[in-house]
Amino acid sequence: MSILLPTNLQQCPSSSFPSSSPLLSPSPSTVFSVTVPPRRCLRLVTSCVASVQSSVANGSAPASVIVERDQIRLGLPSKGRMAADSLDLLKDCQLFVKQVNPRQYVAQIPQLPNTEVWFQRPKDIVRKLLSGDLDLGVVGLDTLSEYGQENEDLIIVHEALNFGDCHLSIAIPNYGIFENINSLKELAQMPQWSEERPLRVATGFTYLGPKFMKENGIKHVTFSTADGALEAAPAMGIADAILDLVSSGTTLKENNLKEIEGGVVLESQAALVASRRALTERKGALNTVHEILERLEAHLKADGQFTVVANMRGNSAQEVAERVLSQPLLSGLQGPTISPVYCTQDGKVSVDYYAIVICVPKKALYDSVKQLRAVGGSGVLVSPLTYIFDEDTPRWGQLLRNLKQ
Ligand SMILES: Nc1ncnc2c1ncn2[C@@H]1O[C@H](COP(=O)(O)OP(=O)(O)OP(=O)(O)O)[C@@H](O)[C@H]1O
Ligand SMILES: O=P(O)(O)OC[C@H]1O[C@H](OP(=O)(O)OP(=O)(O)O)[C@H](O)[C@@H]1O
Ligand SMILES: [Mg+2]
Repeated sequence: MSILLPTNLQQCPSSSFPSSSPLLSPSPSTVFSVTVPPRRCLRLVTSCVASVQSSVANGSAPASVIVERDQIRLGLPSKGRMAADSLDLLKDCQLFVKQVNPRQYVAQIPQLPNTEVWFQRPKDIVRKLLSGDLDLGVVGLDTLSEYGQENEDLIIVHEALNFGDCHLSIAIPNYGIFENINSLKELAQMPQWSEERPLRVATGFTYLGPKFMKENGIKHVTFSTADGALEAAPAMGIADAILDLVSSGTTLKENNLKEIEGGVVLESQAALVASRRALTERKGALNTVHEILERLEAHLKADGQFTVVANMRGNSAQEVAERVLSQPLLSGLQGPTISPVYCTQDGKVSVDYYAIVICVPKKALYDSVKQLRAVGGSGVLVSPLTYIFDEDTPRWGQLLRNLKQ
């Protein structure tokens, strides 16, 4: 998004982002100061913003009535980190997004004939959910919190899609006056910060940043924003600290920055989000979300598990079951499936072995195999699981309860 701010906004002396409007954020190229504001100044800024709202709506003015249309709209990230992973996840759920060309911003999912996919930048997905231009969307929880600003129309349908993992965290230099500072508390208590010389934080999270500082009682703080490469700001002398996303931690390390205890604002990964209004008022939206959710839950549950099959000598299924269940990792989803293995010897059919089938968490595979061997398991076969469809989908029940509130 690029919005040119009128000069009167850029000249607001000590300013804050409007506390409740995701409709307008500053031009990405504009670096300016934001502080947890005195009341008078907030009013000043709000009036600056009001003067541009009439000309820049960003497609997200909350509509008062729901606009009729036949198709349910699902927003997916158009590019960046989340784009390919979103498509891959849907593919793993047998939902194939037919996008003829990456520059085409609308696509179909043949398995969901009443649904169309719209590719948008993550922050615009949130804005368009709020405006009613999208019904469902896949975004990071960080983007949802920053641009959704706790709006009650936004419902998280699935909060853990298993990609886009990162956290939003404060980082400070690991040298100079910060060398021995290791927690938010210590940072806040540094004698350097005062009303005249506040702690300067560079961030792209201009809603969550001031909110977090306020919640943590940090008064003397100002914020500046930039498009990216925020990790350079402390070394350039522009900021004392940064508030940015971290996943591997490499960027912080390479720029001599460190995270501090108590400095994590939120943990994030990709989530499926819906507009409450769409789910309650748009025909077909609830059915679509139910189907997507069932597929997601079945796939994501299976994704963390292996099927393990082993043979075990024994006198009866009961006796084998007791041996298997004596091991903590071998209880499977509901319990092990144990079936007789029929062998012929001298023309006679007998049962000397039993086959055990269990699901084990991927992380516990090797320990499970060791436990199986310890109780006499042999010929262990391991294969990936594709789907686990439970009797019901727990998040579906949660969603229905949430919609009734
Ligand atoms: N290391 C990371 N850094 C930034 N984002 C990450 C990281 N790991 C996962 N993510 C997720 O990816 C999202 C960022 O994706 P991307 O960079 O494509 O978008 P963006 O920078 O927010 O959008 P735009 O380029 O339109 O401003 C984040 O909101 C977060 O949910
Ligand atoms: O912990 P890491 O794995 O190093 O990842 C964190 C970095 O990745 C993101 O930047 P991005 O690559 O989007 O570049 P940008 O800062 O220019 O937006 C984020 O803003 C951090 O700078
Ligand atoms: Mg980016």
